[in-house]
Amino acid sequence: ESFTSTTHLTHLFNTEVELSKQLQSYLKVEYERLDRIEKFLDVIKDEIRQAQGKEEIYFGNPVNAHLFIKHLTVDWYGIEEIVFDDTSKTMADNYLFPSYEDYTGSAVALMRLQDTYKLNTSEVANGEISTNYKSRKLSALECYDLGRIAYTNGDYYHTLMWMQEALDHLDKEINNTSPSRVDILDHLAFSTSQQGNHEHALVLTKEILRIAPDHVRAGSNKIYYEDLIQKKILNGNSDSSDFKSTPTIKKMDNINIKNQRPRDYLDEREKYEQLCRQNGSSINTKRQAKLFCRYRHNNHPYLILRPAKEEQLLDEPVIYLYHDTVRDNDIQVIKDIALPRLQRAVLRRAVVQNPKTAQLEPAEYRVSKSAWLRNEDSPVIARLSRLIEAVTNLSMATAEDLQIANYGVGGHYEPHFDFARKTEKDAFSSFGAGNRMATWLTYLSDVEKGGATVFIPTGGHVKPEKGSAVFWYNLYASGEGDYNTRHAACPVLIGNKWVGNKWIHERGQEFRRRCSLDPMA
Ligand SMILES: O=C(O)CCC(=O)C(=O)O
Ligand SMILES: [Fe+2]
Repeated sequence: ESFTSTTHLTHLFNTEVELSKQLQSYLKVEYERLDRIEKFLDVIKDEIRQAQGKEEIYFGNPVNAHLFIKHLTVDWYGIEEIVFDDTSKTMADNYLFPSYEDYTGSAVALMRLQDTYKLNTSEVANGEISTNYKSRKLSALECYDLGRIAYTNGDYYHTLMWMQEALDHLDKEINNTSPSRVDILDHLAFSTSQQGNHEHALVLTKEILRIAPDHVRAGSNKIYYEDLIQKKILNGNSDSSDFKSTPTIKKMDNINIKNQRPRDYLDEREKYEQLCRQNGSSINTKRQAKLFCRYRHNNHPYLILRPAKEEQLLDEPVIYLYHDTVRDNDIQVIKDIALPRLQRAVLRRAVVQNPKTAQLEPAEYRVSKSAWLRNEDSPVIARLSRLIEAVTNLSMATAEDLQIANYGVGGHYEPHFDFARKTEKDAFSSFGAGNRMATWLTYLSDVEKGGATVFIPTGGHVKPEKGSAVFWYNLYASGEGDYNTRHAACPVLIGNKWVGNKWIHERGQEFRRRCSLDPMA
């Protein structure tokens, strides 16, 4: 028998040694694979534990909303690839997952909130933006990933903020999933040089070379930055003027670091965001003195026993706030009808021209989901129409259906008019009832932070209050549009915002609101 030959057994023994090595490395890879799955499972189990039963509060924090979407997209893509059995296929076939665009979109929304409400990156990253709607502290990798999204979008302003934050977190954590210091520094150096900080870029590049002396790109960048700095000294300091006038200055190694937000397509951005940050309208005492409250019944049977609580909020344009117009129970009925329709709705995206570059770029000028509700859908909706008619004295016969809009975190609607301009001839032709004469906007939720309705030209600021409604005329009695009605829905910082819009058209109002020949009356 050949197997009894000692020589042969010795030879076979080598096979066993090799087998042991192979199995060992197979096991190692397998353990690593299982370890990754287990770590991911721990993260999402923790998320479930935190959110379950209080989803509204949990997802009302933009950081939680972003991390959640991240788990179901990029993090899950990584796991999906290493789950061998049918689990991943079954999941993909039977469940709805968010898309990669949802992931980057939620990051962009987070950065928009940072800008609008002037939040420090560290406040956001350390879970300090709300005490009621808590979020945890982000890891260095999570900060780095946010920086990467900004970087990929060519947004060096936010790249700088988030890569700096990643670096700060890296110093405080010992973790085998941390990003490498060199990678962070590399992104930081590039983006800070793009913002015109060549001295800062040089300091960071030298730091890369200290850690990794053979880093090729850093080696050539060092020469490049030194050269730029030398030229700048020779030519006298000249600053790039592509930025807004108020710079963000940070000090580092005695270098002033500029990180200025680039201008975008919206000229009124600064005024708009300023109004969003305010607590109330910016009107002086003289204007304030003209405003008053009253009970309004218009001798209308609907209002005799329960007059509307009317508060004039603004003089120009005249805006009224009506308190307690819809009960909580009725609001729930409205939301229940709207919800399935909202789930099918898609987020709108628009393309606008950047005045600086003349380039068309995507602008998420309106981030909300909306659905239409007809009077026939529920007695609650029909009752709301009757209330509006009684309070405003306007005919609801030609009004549009009730539009329900739901804004999640970061959801907003940038400055716009509700009426159609002369150049938009066909805007509301399908209604056959003329232009949008007036707007009745009902708030169907409170909002913890942000989400105000602001009137940009004259400084109006309305804080959403569940059940209250605002009303204003978009057109003068002459039919001319009132440009002072330009308004916006500020981004929701914390919470969830629901509104119901009722647009009242010109036709049918001939005897209720008389025309005038004076274009401004
Ligand atoms: O949601 C808001 O506060 C304003 C909404 C609005 O202006 C609109 O839908 O036209
Ligand atoms: Fe509007």
